[in-house]
Amino acid sequence: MRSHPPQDSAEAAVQPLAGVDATGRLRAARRIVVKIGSALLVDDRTGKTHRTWLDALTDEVALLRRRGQEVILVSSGAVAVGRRILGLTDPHHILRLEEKQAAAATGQIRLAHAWQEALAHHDITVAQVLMTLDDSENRRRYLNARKTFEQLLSLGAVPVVNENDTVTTQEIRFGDNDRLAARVAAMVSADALVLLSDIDGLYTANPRVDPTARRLDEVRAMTPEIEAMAGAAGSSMGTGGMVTKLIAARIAMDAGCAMAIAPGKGLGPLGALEAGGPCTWFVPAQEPRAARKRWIAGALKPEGALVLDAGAVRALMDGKSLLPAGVTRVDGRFQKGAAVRILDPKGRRLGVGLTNYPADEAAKLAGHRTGDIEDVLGYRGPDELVHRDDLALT
Ligand SMILES: Nc1ncnc2c1ncn2[C@@H]1O[C@H](COP(=O)(O)OP(=O)(O)O)[C@@H](O)[C@H]1O
Ligand SMILES: N[C@@H](CCC(=O)OP(=O)(O)O)C(=O)O
Repeated sequence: MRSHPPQDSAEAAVQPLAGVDATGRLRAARRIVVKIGSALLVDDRTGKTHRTWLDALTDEVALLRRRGQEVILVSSGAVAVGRRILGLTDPHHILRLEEKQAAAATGQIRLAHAWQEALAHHDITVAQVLMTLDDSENRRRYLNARKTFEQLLSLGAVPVVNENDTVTTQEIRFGDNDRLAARVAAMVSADALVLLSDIDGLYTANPRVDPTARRLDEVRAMTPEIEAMAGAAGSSMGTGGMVTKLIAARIAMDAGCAMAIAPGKGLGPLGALEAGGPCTWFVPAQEPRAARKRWIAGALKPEGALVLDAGAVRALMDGKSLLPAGVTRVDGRFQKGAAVRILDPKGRRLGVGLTNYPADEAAKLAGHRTGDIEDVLGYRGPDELVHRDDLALT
């Protein structure tokens, strides 16, 4: 999947973030997810987006892109914009779920338009991605969403993500975009996630309640002591407070992604972060690629096996993807996206990989050249049976 040339060159230029100091982290990241809370983007009184702020942020996004960095935006604000338009204006009225969903449906279209307009000044194409919790938990949908993000980024677009509020129900909705942003960051193996907030980081206690609370510059492990510091949201528009930000931090760190909670209110918040402004960085022990391989090797139960010929074994050892031509046998019943054991010609285990094809199609493709895929299956699927990013060799 990581075949896009600009990305490969960016890849070569960056170093693992764990060893980089705080001021260098954003600059060193090749793929960055930035989450923008409603309170930053939407005026509490008018329900309109803050135009100057949005323009300043998109200037920064354009700068990151010029440097060869890839950016995904996770933008809240649909409910805050939409409730005004629908006349649900009483700030003390707590919206019922269906009112929120109606507000989101109305606001999302304006929100997407605001991003589109602001990024168009830099000739950047915007792509709207609306997701549910399901999409990040069901393996097949997860892999499909991951591929869509890869495709959008490789074509130079900036995905603008929000929860698909109109179809989610109370039980299954993320309900806060902190976690959604972390799931997206993990899904695309981002190196950095920035949560732009109304607060400049994690404090030892909620600073709005405890004036002696002190901000932490860096967190390297999510301990019970750290988790105990989190309190509820401080603003009327914010939904998550620090609790959801720490859940997000755990998801990001497990995926090898560094996460910052940084103040977003001023103009140019990403530049301020890069210049060493106040924030809290959550630093993972390993980089995204290693974290993903550990997840594939350890967390998933293989549902079948692919037996390779000697040439394919050599190709995998050289870090290449597994093409159908190198497969001599397919065992088991599995779906697209399943984990399968990768075996050498003598049946010895080489590792585990996520397959791009279900068992019946993989069996039909075994031994065929990539150019034959369309003739064999009747549609044009991926060239690789297992992509190298989805292979964990032992
Ligand atoms: N330990 C803590 N450190 C910092 N802020 C905290 C803490 N506990 C609770 N909070 C509250 O969380 C708020 C940030 O959450 P929220 O308003 O949901 O943010 P946003 O809308 O910017 O995503 C802060 O303004 C603060 O009132
Ligand atoms: N999906 C919702 C956002 C929910 C949310 O997380 O809001 P916030 O705490 O302001 O980031 C919306 O667009 O209104």
